[in-house]
Amino acid sequence: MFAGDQNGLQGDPRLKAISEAIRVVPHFPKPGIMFQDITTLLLDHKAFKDTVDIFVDRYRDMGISVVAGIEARGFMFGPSIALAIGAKFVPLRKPRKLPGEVISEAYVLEYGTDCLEMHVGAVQPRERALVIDDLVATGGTLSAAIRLLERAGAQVVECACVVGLREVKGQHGLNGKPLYILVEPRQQINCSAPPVNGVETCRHDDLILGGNFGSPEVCDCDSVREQEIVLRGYSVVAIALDTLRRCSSPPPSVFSPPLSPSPLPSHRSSGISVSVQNPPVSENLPVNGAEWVCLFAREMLSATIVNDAKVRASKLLEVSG
Ligand SMILES: O=P(O)(O)OC[C@H]1O[C@H](OP(=O)(O)OP(=O)(O)O)[C@H](O)[C@@H]1O
Ligand SMILES: Nc1ncnc2[nH]cnc12
Repeated sequence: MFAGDQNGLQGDPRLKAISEAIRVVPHFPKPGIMFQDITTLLLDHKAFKDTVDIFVDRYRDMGISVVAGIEARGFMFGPSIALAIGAKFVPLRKPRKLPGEVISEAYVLEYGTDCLEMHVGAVQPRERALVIDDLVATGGTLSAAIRLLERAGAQVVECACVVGLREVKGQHGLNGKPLYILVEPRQQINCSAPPVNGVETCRHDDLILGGNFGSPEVCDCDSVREQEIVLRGYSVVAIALDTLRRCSSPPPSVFSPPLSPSPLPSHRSSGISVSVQNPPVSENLPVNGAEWVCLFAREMLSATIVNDAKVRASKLLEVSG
């Protein structure tokens, strides 16, 4: 539910000011993401205070004794709200940050998984809890927070975020818990080109599948297609890097010795250049899907030229059967 759709807050100028205080950074941390940077909201004393006040006004009489903030950006709003409504603040942290005994909940991100942890004993059974974060995109993080609190026996009254999409994809996955959002994510650039046959010419859909708030922001309609291709290229590299980072132990290359970066003899097939020299394949082939993904990411990042990448990809397809 949006604060602006609610009784007293319809047309409230504070919401517009809060929205405008949030900086939008295109293609951060990866191509296609319109990053909603709340650090600029924190620099604006009035907008920051208004943000906290709106939450405090909503939650002060709801019998909430726990405000659970999600690392890291939920920590920037949660403690102030907790102090003002007379609740305790419980940090929900990323793995291996809390020193005491913890319970953990894994959740799915765009590419890979992450985990939230909470100290055992921080919350008592039947306590009424509010979950606070800066932003909801897929809802995966909030869902993990809800599961943690419910495992400890708490009753999650609501989740609250400063920024969120009107149609939060993950809302149905929030275990039926209500979600309260102050403002929608902003797109940075407005498109002035006229529609053609009723179709918006400047809009191009999320460049990365699930790329949160990733469209539309490109207005040079003639080059949209070209930019999209380039961005998809960047995306593949970003995904590979991200995947590799998450691999607990990167698998060894299946190519032994490593492929040479020099142009390889090739024959043409369907327009793709493929090596006719089959490098020896290591015995250590992946044993499951996750290992194959890690291996693919590793090979793509090891490639020095496009031909090298194509050879590695075709070899992987061959050895994977
Ligand atoms: O709705 P979701 O798709 O789960 O995404 C929302 C989460 O993503 C961001 O955190 P991030 O994981 O980037 O961590 P950070 O706050 O430590 O930067 C944001 O602060 C939310 O916690
Ligand atoms: N677009 C976005 N901006 C800031 N944080 C995010 N977390 C997930 N998507 C985000």
